[in-house]
Formats: sequence, C-alpha cells, structure tokens
Amino acid sequence: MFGGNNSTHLDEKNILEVLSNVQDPELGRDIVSLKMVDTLKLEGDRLYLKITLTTPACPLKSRIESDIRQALSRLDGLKEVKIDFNSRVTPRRFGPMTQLLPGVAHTIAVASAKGGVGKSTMSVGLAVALQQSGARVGLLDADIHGPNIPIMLGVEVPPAQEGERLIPAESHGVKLISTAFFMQADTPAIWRGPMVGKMIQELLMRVDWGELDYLIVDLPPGTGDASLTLAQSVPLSGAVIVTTPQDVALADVGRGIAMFKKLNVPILGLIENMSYFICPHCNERTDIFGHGGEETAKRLKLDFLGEVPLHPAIRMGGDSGQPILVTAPDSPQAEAIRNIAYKVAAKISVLNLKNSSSIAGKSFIPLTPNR
Ligand SMILES: Nc1ncnc2c1ncn2[C@@H]1O[C@H](COP(=O)(O)OP(=O)(O)OP(=O)(O)O)[C@@H](O)[C@H]1O
Repeated sequence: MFGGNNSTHLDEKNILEVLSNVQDPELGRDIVSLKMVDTLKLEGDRLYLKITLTTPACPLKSRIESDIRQALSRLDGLKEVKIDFNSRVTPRRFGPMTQLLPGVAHTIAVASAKGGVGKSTMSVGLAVALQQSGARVGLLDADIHGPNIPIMLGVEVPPAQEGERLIPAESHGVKLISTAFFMQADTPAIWRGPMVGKMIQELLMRVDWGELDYLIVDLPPGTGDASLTLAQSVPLSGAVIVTTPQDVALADVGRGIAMFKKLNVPILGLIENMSYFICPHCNERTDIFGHGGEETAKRLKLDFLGEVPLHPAIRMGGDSGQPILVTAPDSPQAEAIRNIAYKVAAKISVLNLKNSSSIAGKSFIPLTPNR
C-alpha cells in the first residue's frame, strides 16, 4: 500500500521524523511538536497511530489524516497504517484567570447588537453541534430580557438543588442553566446592570457544571448595561456575534464589537443568520433581508463564520424543543450551523495556542512514542 522512492530504514524514530513534517493546517505547526501524536506503534510492517486533536469538533480532521498518509507514503515497507483520533480540549491559557468556573475549559459568549436576529437559536445550534461532535457542553441562558432556551432545548426537568449546589438541567446532551428557572412571574423585565452581574456571579458560583469543554453563554441583545456587565461577569475565551443581513442589524455590529474590544474579549467572528431563503418548490434562492454579512465582517476585520438560511424547520425546531441538528442532522441548514460550530472550536484552539505564554515560541520536548 505504501512505498516510495525516499527509502529509509523503517523504525519509530524515522516515522516520527516524517510526521514532524505534517502540519496542523489550523494551528500552523507540526503535529509532533504540538504533541498530537499520542500513540505510535510499529509492529513489523503495520503502523498504528493515535492522533489527539485539540477539539473533537475539528473541521480539518480528514485533511490531517490524508496529510499523514501522504507523508508516510514516502517510507518504504509500510503495508498498513491505522489511524485513530481522540481529542483533548486544553483549558483557556489566556486572559484573566478566575476560579469562578473551575471545570470549564472555555466559555464562549453569543451576542448580537440587535434583538430578534436568532442569537438564542444560534446558541442552541452551537451547543448541540459541539455536543454531537463529542464535546462536553453546557449552555448558560443569560438573556435576562427573554430567556427562552429551556423551550428551544426542550428541557422537561428544571435544575436540581443539592444543598447549596445547583445541578444543571440537561437536554440533547447539553447541560443548561437559564435565568428563566430563577425568575418569578413578577420579576421586572428591565434588570439593572450591577444587579444582573451580581445575580449571574452568584448563580455561577453555585452551579455544578462538572467538567465541560465548552460553555456557551447566550447574552441579552444589544450593548447596554446588562450585556456589558454580563460579559464582564463571566471569564470568556471569546465571543461570537450574530447578525442578519439587514442594513440596520449590520450597522449595529460595530457597536457590539466595540464592547468586546473594550473588555479585551477576542471576537471569534460573525454569523449571518436568516441569510437567504431557498424556495422548496423551485429551489431558487432569495435574499429576503438583503446581503452583506461577509462584507461587514471584512470591513470590521472580523472572521466571517458562515451563513445560516431562513428555514421553517429551524423555527419549528426552536418552538418544539427539538433542534434541527437533532431532527435533521444531514439537512443543509444543520450542516451550515455545524460548520460554524466547528470553526468556532478551531478558532478557540488557535487562540489558546497563540496566546499561551508557556508554549508560544518554544519548541516541544519530543514525545516518547509507543506509549
Ligand atoms: N435561520 C432561521 N430560520 C427560521 N427561523 C429562525 C432562524 N433563526 C431564528 N429563527 C426564529 O426567529 C425567532 C427569533 O429567534 P431567537 O429567539 O433565536 O432570536 P434572538 O436574537 O435570541 O432574540 P432576542 O432578541 O429575543 O433574544 C425565533 O422564533 C426563531 O425560531
């Protein structure tokens, strides 16, 4: 199966050497120095590799596999190569450190400059897509003006209380804490900033999330007092901004960005929701709300994470508590959301690597193969 012209003696050392020429395309470093080669076992002419990715939601897994196979094809004498993948999400190594969420590796805010653009729908979509990839995921519904994620996620049993600890509700494999669970019917709709921050911090201190790879935080819309305080109250690895293609929503995006910049929270990118509608009869695309998310992202020097179409199944999924990623995971709409979620996970991995003072610029100690 393998065999090439650069014939060398076959042993684990030269296999590792060959692998050190394979780059993780997202991280821009070779897989050996990134310690991604977890296991390397050579038995005669058969090689077994276990590669550890920085996220189970790795968008370039198949490319990494084909690059490895391509590199190994230069070695003579290998008959069979079996490659398994696992993943290990390393906790945030940058930004202010806090003990507020000890078991949570990364907290990602989902924000919008304007209401009604589908921010909560995207929060649920990101959470479910990451969970389906194999990650341990929680969702904090901090949209105190209209916390509706318990409905969107179809939560049937509210969080349990064990002494002082709160055990999150769970649905579709995602752990959920929503301010909706703690609001009385007469809770004022308008919360003041400092009050909100205090409530969220108290809430967070009591929640037993267990070990999570990603905690998605659905912020209230806009850049007012409440969003600002909330964004400050939670240690964030990054923020995602949701917009529609409508001019007014796009014009507001700049303000949303300014808020995160002021807080030194990295902006992972822009999602354009309700981008277009595909007619189910004629298959024709109509840009109902116009178009412009990608250009806005470019103008604001943000990454464009992708477009999500306007589709009745997405709305129905939210209303019924059965997200489209669960009911129709292979649909183009679910695929669009999944691609965005994978990009977000990859961006977190890159940020973690680039901002990690302990490893930036240093070469790694070569790992010992055959573990
Ligand atoms: N791509 C989409 N296709 C169809 N319906 C959608 C889509 N995205 C969101 N919706 C629907 O639009 C409505 C508003 O969405 P959502 O509640 O997620 O917005 P939001 O930005 O969180 O709103 P709020 O400002 O109230 O927090 C919901 O009924 C949701 O199901």
